[in-house]
Amino acid sequence: MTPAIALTGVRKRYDDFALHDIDLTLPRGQVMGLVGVNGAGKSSLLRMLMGLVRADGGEVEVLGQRLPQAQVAVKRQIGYASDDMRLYRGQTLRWHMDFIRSVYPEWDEPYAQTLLKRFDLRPQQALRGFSHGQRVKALLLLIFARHPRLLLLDEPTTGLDPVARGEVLDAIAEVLRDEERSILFSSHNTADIEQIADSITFLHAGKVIASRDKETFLDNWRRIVCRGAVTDALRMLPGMASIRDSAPMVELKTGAFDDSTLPALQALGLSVESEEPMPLEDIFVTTVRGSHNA
Ligand SMILES: Nc1ncnc2c1ncn2[C@@H]1O[C@H](COP(=O)(O)OP(=O)(O)OP(=O)(O)O)[C@@H](O)[C@H]1O
Repeated sequence: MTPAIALTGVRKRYDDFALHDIDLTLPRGQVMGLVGVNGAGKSSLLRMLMGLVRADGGEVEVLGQRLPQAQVAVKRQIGYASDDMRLYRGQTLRWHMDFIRSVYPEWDEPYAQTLLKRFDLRPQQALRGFSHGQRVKALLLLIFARHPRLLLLDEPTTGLDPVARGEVLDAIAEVLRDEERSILFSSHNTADIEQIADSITFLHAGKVIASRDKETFLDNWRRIVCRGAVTDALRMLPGMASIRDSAPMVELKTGAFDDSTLPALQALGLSVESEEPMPLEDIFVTTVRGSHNA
């Protein structure tokens, strides 16, 4: 089966920013979390997949079709949620629902009703009276109820309170029960990504600095506290991403942890006091710092 998204060597240059040689694959039926600091290029990448921005080079394939050639056909199968999508503030949510329903025969009214209840939205209320969280939920309802095959969600949980975030993440997880649907969503919030993503991509300064399935990411990273001295041989160990020397203790962060890591440290005269998995946020920050030093 062709992947939902396949990017090969994709480039885009603006005056003060560029996306560099992006290679990325999202298999169908999976959720990929795109993590990056402000200005990393997340929105630019999503806009490119939606056909709103044209790549300068490389190949962009969405749902098995090349962009920009197949743009019109592909766009109908994508649900895109971002700040770019403006709802009409003077119109009600019901008006928007009827509009989408008239354009998309796939519109699923019973599911829309379920989402209205779940998100606690009033369909007869004009959008101008909605809070930020209600607007985000209204936009997601309008997208989800037409069952797009690919969802591109640009920071769907930013600015939501914890309850609304939970509702939105549950709804995203539910969309995936149908195995044909795929989701690429960007967030600053690594906890959200950790919760629902199958794979994780870190984007920094327009480059993919890491992209792996979530389990591998979390399994490969460890924070290790040892007693002993920092040596060049220690710095050269594979995957060593951070070394903090607080003699006589040393704190290490490695992105290549496996059965050989602890014996290798012992062979260098270090005695391991503790070894623990790292939260995704710490992995992200350590990876970004490592990319600056590379
Ligand atoms: N049309 C454009 N013309 C010129 N520069 C642009 C354009 N679109 C985006 N950029 C630049 O590309 C860079 C990346 O922006 P982008 O919005 O993709 O980042 P982001 O990772 O989504 O950031 P944030 O988390 O703040 O939303 C920024 O420096 C931005 O100014």
